[in-house]
Amino acid sequence: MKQISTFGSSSYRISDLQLLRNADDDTTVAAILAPCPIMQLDAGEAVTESNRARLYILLRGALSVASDTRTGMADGTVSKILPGESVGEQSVLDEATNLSSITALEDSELLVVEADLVWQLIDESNGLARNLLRLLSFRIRAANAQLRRRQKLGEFYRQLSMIDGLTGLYNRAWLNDLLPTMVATAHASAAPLALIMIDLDHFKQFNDTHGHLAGDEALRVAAQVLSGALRPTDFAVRYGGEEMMVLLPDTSDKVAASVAERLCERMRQAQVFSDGRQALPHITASFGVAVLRPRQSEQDLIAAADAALYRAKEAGRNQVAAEVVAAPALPD
Ligand SMILES: Nc1nc2c(ncn2[C@@H]2O[C@H](COP(=O)(O)OP(=O)(O)OP(=O)(O)O)[C@@H](O)[C@H]2O)c(=O)[nH]1
Repeated sequence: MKQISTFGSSSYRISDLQLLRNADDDTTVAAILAPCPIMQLDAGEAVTESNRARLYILLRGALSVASDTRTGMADGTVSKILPGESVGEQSVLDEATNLSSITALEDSELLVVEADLVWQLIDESNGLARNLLRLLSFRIRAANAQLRRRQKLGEFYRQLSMIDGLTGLYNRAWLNDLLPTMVATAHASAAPLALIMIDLDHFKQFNDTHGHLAGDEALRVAAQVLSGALRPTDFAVRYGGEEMMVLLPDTSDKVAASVAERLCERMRQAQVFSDGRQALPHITASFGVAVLRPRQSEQDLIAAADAALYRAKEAGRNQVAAEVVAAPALPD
């Protein structure tokens, strides 16, 4: 980067500089800018001392500005600066280090204005102050829009990470995230929360007989049975392997048991490969139903549904069992 002239001795005009367009008093502004150096940069060359709080106004060529490279927070955002546009206003106003790296994209000429001269220009020219405010407001809006886009993208990936890839049901991460809140809400509102634990029957044998891919298809079919039979306020989760779970907010034990019976019946009727390929034997599942009791934690609720599921398996599978609630002790 080498100095080739000053603004005063060059053929550039105030009207070439975006920030100074419509400056009220061109002669005063021109006098302040006159000694400012014009530097030449070859394509690919970086601005030296670009960390200093200075204003750089591009007169010819093109620059790339990579943000936040000095903090290690660079997120890959690179802006292209065209003739008339400037870089470094914010560091001048903050009296802070410029955090961006500035590089010439092609052979370029650059007007360098030191911070004290920028302040002098602001004092002398309302037009410049207005332009500066407009520019900063534009940059804030652009930064906010980018932030919103990133937040949306982040939320999208967060949601995606909570879905089981095979079945499309919510996964364990979702459960760990949401069940404590659902339990706390149910306790706070004294509304019942029911949980049905579901486990496919003899699934190892199904896999061994028909192959793992058929097993995967059976899991998908089972998941469709669950999600197709629930209210929009209910949630179906793949708890792990061939174990699934349904959460029913605002649902009593009686209603939860009848939902489980309905799911059990539909599971019996579901066909694996109903699309013309050879249909496989029907799958069945066992169901354990539990309802959140006062002062129970989410682990207690899962354990209660698990115990009921175990009893359904013990009783011969392909059926529903509800938790056994101890009767309150009779007074002496
Ligand atoms: N195809 C497939 N199989 C799975 C998947 N996850 C778990 N399994 C299989 O599910 C089977 C579960 O077997 P077990 O826990 O012995 O239970 P089961 O054979 O269903 O017997 P019961 O539950 O007692 O009726 C294992 O063979 C696992 O390999 C999966 O994502 N795809």
